[in-house]
Formats: sequence, structure tokens, C-alpha cells
Amino acid sequence: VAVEGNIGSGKTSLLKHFETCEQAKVYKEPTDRWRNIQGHNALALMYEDPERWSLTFQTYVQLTMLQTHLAKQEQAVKLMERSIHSAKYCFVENLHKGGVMPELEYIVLTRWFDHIIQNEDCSPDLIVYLQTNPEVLHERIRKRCRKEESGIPMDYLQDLHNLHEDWLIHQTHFSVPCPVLVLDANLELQDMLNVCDQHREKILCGHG
Ligand SMILES: Cc1cc2cn([C@H]3C[C@H](O)[C@@H](CO)O3)c(=O)nc2[nH]1
Repeated sequence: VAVEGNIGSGKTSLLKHFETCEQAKVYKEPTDRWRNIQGHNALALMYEDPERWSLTFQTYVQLTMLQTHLAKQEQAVKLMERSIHSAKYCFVENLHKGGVMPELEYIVLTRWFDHIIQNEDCSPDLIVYLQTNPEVLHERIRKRCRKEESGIPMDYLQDLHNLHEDWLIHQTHFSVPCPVLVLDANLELQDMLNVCDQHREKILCGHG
């Protein structure tokens, strides 16, 4: 099961809510790995100079997501924060559409992505989409104050929101690998977790 959503939509908080559930193994986004690649902070570099570093960063994100998709586990349910799909369809797409990632880099990353998807089983059984309004996120990110994210502009959040909506709601642009359960993540966290618990069986059985 992949938990998808924009920056600040509440994915990490929702996954924490499931950490007590012994039938699920939770995989948070490996931001610590992205921040320290043999001493290099790829996440910071990507925000500081995306033209220079977005291919490097997104290539490593794609690897860490693949490793999570393929990780063996005892528990019946694998709960992932984001996926190799959103990495490509939301983040890489945004960098390419915004003219930040050069065409050739986008093509090479796409060839890697297509090869991986065709040869490895990375399809979730269910996507839980935490749907938000970008305005709500801007305030949350400001309050959360992750240092690399301090300069995220509103239109970056709006662009990412539109790409999540195109992919998961309008389903116009890229293939959706499984059913999508949409949760209103504009709600205060506790209210969203209460709604989430009403869908707990669906989420843990991976049914849409
Ligand atoms: C799959 C995927 C996650 C992801 C996160 N990020 C950024 C957005 C957030 O600021 C931070 C943690 O999610 O990393 C990114 O640029 N590209 C990504 N691709």
C-alpha cells in the first residue's frame, strides 16, 4: 500500500499511526539516506541547485524506492511512504515540465524507470491519496520547518498538487497501477486519523 500526497500532506503522521499495527511493516521515506550519501546531502543540493543536482537526486530516490518495493518482510502488509510511481509521475515530471531537468536527463531517467517497471514487481495493491489544498500545505511546511524545505514557494506546491490530481484523480496523464482511496488531508491530523480508522480494514487488506 503506497501513501501518496504532496509535501506536508500528513503522510509521515499517518504512517506513524500504523506503526503499532503488527500486521503491517511501515517504510517511511528514506530522507535520512537522501541527506547523507557518503557525507553528501543530495536533498539540500537538489533544493539549492536543481538544474545541477535533480538528476542525481531523483536517480537515487528511484533506487531507494525500488529497494523498498522489493524489500522482503514477514508482515502481510507493506505500507510505503510514496512510491517509485510518484517519484516519476509527480516529482520528475514537475522538474521536466518546469524546464529544470534537461530533456536528455529526463529521457535517460525515463528509460531506467520503464525498464524497472517492466522487470520488477513495483505495483501497489492500493494507493491512499492524502488530498490537500496547497495553501494548507504552505502553512504546515512553515510550521514543520525542515531546513531544506524553508524556501519552497507556493507555486512549487501548486504544480505538485496538479500533478498528483492529474495522476490519481483525473487519471489523464500516467497509468494508475491500482485502486486509489482518497482521504481529505486538509482536516486536522486527529480528524484525518479518525477517518483513516474508518477505512482501516480496507487499507490493511489493500482493497480500494
Ligand atoms: C518519491 C519521491 C519523494 C520525493 C521527495 N522530494 C522532496 C520533497 C520533500 O521536500 C522532501 C521529502 O519528501 O523531498 C523530491 O524532491 N522528490 C521525491 N521523489
